[in-house]
Amino acid sequence: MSSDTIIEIKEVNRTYIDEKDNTVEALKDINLTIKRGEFVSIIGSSGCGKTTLLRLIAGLDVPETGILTLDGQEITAPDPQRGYVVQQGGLFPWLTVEQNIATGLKARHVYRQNKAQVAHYINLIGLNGFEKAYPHQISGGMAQRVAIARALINRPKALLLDEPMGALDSFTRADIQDKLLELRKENDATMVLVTHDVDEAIYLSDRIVIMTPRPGKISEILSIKMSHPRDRGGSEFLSIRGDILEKLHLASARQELEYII
Ligand SMILES: Nc1ncnc2c1ncn2[C@@H]1O[C@H](COP(=O)(O)OP(=O)(O)OP(=O)(O)O)[C@@H](O)[C@H]1O
Repeated sequence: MSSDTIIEIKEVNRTYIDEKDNTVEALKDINLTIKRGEFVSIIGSSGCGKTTLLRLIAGLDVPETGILTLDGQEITAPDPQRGYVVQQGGLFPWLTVEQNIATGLKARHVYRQNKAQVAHYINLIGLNGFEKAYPHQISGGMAQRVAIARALINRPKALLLDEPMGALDSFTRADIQDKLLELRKENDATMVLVTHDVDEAIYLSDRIVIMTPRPGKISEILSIKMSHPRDRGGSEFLSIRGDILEKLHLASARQELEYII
């Protein structure tokens, strides 16, 4: 393993049995190496195994065969080294913004010596003045920023994001996307994002992993070389978008054909 590598996924397979007793190959022969500090997005149609893959990296599930490692150590259970943020961030409704962010530290019993970090992260996500607000008193976009800060306060080696902007309007989405890029610089964290949004993937990523379903496989990995900030309306951006949409379309057409045959 090169010292550049942080996450290694080797020959990973995961099947489920559905409610009709059919075997679902959620992930088949997945191989992926993620570099330290890299921003990788995973895209693909519904059911292609994106969340299954992210949950395996988080340690919330284990593969049937194959192995996943973080810095050479096998991933077998959740760990604050791998922060995990989901679509509806799962804030504790009975805790304020600052208390929610502090839970990351409290869970590791390091709150007292790191108390000042809470204010630092509130500042970083731009929620000064909302420290004492409860989740029902802030917007969905603010709540997602709190969820991201709660994961980042543990200074995770990797931040795993399962459609954290999925339920937000496009304006708030764009705002959080920029925040993520800032936080990435500040924290040096590797980020792995599951998204349905091709533009979001191009705007943020160093590489985009395209997956196809039945069985869930990696069909292609694209490197995005554009410098930041990326112009969403620029010709290079639009050309990459066209290319990805065509690949997704082709992948799903091929898969439908295999299904019929
Ligand atoms: N716990 C489970 N039990 C049975 N089948 C499951 C389970 N979890 C996932 N699956 C199946 O595995 C496949 C991959 O699911 P997964 O949620 O990883 O896909 P996804 O790409 O994240 O989908 P979406 O974009 O809709 O969230 C799907 O066919 C799904 O129905």
